[in-house]
Amino acid sequence: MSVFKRLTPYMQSRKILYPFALLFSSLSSIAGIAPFIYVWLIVRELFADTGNISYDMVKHYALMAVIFSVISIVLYFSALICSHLVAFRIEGNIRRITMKKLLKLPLGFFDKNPTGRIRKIIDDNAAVTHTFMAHELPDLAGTIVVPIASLVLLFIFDWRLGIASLVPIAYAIITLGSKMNKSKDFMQKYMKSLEDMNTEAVEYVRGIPVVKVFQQTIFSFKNFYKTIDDYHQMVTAYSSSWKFIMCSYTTLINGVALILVPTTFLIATSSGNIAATIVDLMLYVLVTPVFSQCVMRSMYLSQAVNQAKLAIGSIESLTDYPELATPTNPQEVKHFDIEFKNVKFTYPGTENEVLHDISFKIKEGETVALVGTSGGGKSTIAKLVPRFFDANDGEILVGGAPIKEIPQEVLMKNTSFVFQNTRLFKKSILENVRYGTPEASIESVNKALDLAQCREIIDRLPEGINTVIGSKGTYLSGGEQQRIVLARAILKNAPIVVLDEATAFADPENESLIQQALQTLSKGKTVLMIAHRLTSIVNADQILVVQGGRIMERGTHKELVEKGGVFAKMWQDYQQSVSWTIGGKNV
Ligand SMILES: Nc1ncnc2c1ncn2[C@@H]1O[C@H](COP(=O)(O)OP(=O)(O)OP(=O)(O)O)[C@@H](O)[C@H]1O
Repeated sequence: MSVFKRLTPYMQSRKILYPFALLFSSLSSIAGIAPFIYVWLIVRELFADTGNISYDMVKHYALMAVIFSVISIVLYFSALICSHLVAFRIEGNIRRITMKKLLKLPLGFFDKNPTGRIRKIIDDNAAVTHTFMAHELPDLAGTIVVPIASLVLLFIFDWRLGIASLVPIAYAIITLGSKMNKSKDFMQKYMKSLEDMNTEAVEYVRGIPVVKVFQQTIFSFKNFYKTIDDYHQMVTAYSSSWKFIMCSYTTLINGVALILVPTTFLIATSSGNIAATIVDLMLYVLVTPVFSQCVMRSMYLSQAVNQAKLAIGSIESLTDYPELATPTNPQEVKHFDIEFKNVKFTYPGTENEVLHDISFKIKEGETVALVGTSGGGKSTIAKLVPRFFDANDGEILVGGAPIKEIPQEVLMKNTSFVFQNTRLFKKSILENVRYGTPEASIESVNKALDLAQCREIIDRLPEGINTVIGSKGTYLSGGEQQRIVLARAILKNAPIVVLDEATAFADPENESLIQQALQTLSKGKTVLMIAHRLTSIVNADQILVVQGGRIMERGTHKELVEKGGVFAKMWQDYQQSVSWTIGGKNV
């Protein structure tokens, strides 16, 4: 489908303006040729061998040249106004529609697509479509109309000079056209290469502290270096392949007189009318460059069309991304048990199943802890409860209802999540804590902050709970941020709590405060938690040992230790690690 057609739905009522933009642009281009003809008429009047120069005619031609120039400019501005009105509507709609879509996408989409990438998809591509629709497409109309008009003109006066003036253009069409055809996929490779370089650049900046700490050199970033090198190689090879074609074409275009002058000489000597033929030559010298430039521009425009195609393709990859299935038979949540029944799961776009036949049940008010080796599938299990993704097979039930049949807002209202990468907004602490519960009173926010052991953080901040995080040098440590996030969850007071590595950032002092906050948050709730510090789950109602996407063991802490299996070994290792000493001191 053409880019234009794919962009039409974003134009809405302004669609009607676009034909006008094309019409005005074409008329402007035609009017733009007229001044050249009038200049040529002036030359003819002055130099033709009639012996009778009419200065009134010269003035008239000059005036007409000015009038047509003004008409051309006015028409071009009108075309730009129309195309801009359409382009702004498209750009605005792309941003609006994609933003709306983001709200409907499964949370798992954001796991795979970091904010920088999403911003690039929306911002950069919306800007590309704007430039294309506002500037490049109207110009395309001109670049089609002008060559046709000039061609007619060039052949009307003298077909022999017409043919001579077309030599460079014919060369351009044949060589540039076939070259463009061959390099069709270059733009795609170019954009991909830019994207790779951007991604690696972000990794590079992120990794600088690690490089410094381990005293590595910049060459540690082989991938970044490689993407720059690949980009360099590709662009250099591409530019070099154009060298000969562009040099010869530019020489021919600028040296069109080298072809026209001998042709004129031949015509003049055979016709005997030297003065008239030389005056005709002037028209060709004036009009041929206009024609050639248009052909040249249309070549560049084909690249713009490719770029616009890629931009709209990238936007469509977002707008077409499958949304979470909405309930076909919405069900109420009657209680807050969570149950996994033979759940299997493979991440979208991958082939390896990461969860195989997972089944367990958490009764309302109980705590189930997930432990196990890294990469075993604990976070994936936790992410399926709030529907970051939907299971491929099996069923997940909350309060007896399949989660796919629970309206998303009901599921969200009844569940709090504290994940390891939960972010705080660059807003005041009050707004951050009140985020999920905007109607909460300041008193209840303060109470939640107290319960989450945040009072000493608030007391130290210049404007208390109204302090904007990240402003005026107000930065919070990872553990402190975790406590604010916990205050948000405590205030929300949802009956189901999902915790993933809630103490991952914490130092010992923060950890004990976080543990107290967690106890408050979990009291009386149905809790699914992942904790790497095994002491924090000693009292869990059930511990599931997850390895290789399967539940290897299950039971209470006491049962599992007595069983002497995987968990007992983990517990033993954990206890040893916490009792390590250096020089007789506990660490
Ligand atoms: N977004 C993703 N896309 C594809 N595969 C993923 C994604 N996230 C995780 N995985 C894969 O799924 C498997 C389980 O990962 P998961 O994060 O659930 O393990 P985990 O037990 O929580 O590990 P850790 O304790 O290190 O956080 C791993 O093999 C991981 O590589």
